[in-house]
Amino acid sequence: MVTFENVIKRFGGTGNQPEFTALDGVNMVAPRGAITGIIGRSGAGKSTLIRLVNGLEKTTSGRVVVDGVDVGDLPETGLRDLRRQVGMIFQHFNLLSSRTAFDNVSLPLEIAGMDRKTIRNRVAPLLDLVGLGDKSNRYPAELSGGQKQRIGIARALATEPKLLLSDEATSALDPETTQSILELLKTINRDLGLTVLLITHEMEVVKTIASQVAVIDKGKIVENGSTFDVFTAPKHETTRSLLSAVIGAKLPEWISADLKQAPAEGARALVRLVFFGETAFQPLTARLVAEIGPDVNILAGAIDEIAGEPYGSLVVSYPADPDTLRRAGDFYRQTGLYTEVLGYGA
Ligand SMILES: Nc1ncnc2c1ncn2[C@@H]1O[C@H](COP(=O)(O)OP(=O)(O)OP(=O)(O)O)[C@@H](O)[C@H]1O
Repeated sequence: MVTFENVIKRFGGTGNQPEFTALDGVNMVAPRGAITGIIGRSGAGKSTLIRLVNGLEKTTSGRVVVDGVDVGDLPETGLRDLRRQVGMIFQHFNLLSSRTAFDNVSLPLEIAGMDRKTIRNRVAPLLDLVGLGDKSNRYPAELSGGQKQRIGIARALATEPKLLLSDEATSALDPETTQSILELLKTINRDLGLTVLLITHEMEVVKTIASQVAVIDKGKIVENGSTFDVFTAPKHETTRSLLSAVIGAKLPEWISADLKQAPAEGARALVRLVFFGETAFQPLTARLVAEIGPDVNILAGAIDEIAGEPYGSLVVSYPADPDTLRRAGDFYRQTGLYTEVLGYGA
């Protein structure tokens, strides 16, 4: 388990360097055995947060606690032990080009002073686990991006860590390869019981594998909880905007460009509805028309999965007159549907 307690991290503030607050009072928990995603835009503070976990950075104030150990309290020898228990994978894989796949995976074990036989017995099954048992003598230049990341994952697992940190591990990969690496991370999490803390700017990654999510914006956690809850009922503007691309709420440009915050005479309300389970889809559209009136248009929609649970999203429009809005409001209250008024259009 990883706990962040009132973590503040400032850079600069010495000489002529201006002070900059990269993390501003972060409180969150990454539960043991879970995959927790931390998502935010570029510069939000994700890398800083993850670097505090393996002691590459120190907090300005507050604590980062890994399995009961305050990372900030550890002397250099303690940090070395901690880093053996914390594996890390990177966006650009960070493999040594002069070493074969086998020798890249064995490196942390050589550094730990293990003998060659023990190393061989440890590395071969790891290469099998990541599906590259037949590539052990290949150099990184001879491997695809996805294969390089598999080697990166095997290397991260070599010291049998309890925690795996993933820093944008799929950001340099195409969508198909991303999916296969995410599947591998899921398998490792399940089969080895490894706690995973991953940072990403891609909602799709969190949606696919993380059971918990924290949204970070300008150094603050603005929203966190189970991925399903946060994604189906986002409360913060940053979450909503990061989400719009992945949950079927993205409107065609010609509609979104003309959206107004308040209804003009004769305008239509554009509303996003969220519902759970595929079966809700059909009766919902019929009931919408029955309850709100016949002039309901469906503008966008999708049925998808979040952290393995089915979920649907529908963007509808209807006249923004007081009568229709009241009927719609009553209907949403009765059904408990999550709704979000996106704006008003012609
Ligand atoms: N060593 C440093 N000195 C000064 N400022 C820093 C340092 N490291 C990070 N920062 C600043 O802290 C902020 C957060 O950086 P961080 O790398 O954690 O963001 P991020 O969310 O990981 O972004 P990205 O997705 O672009 O990597 C940025 O504004 C960055 O410029």
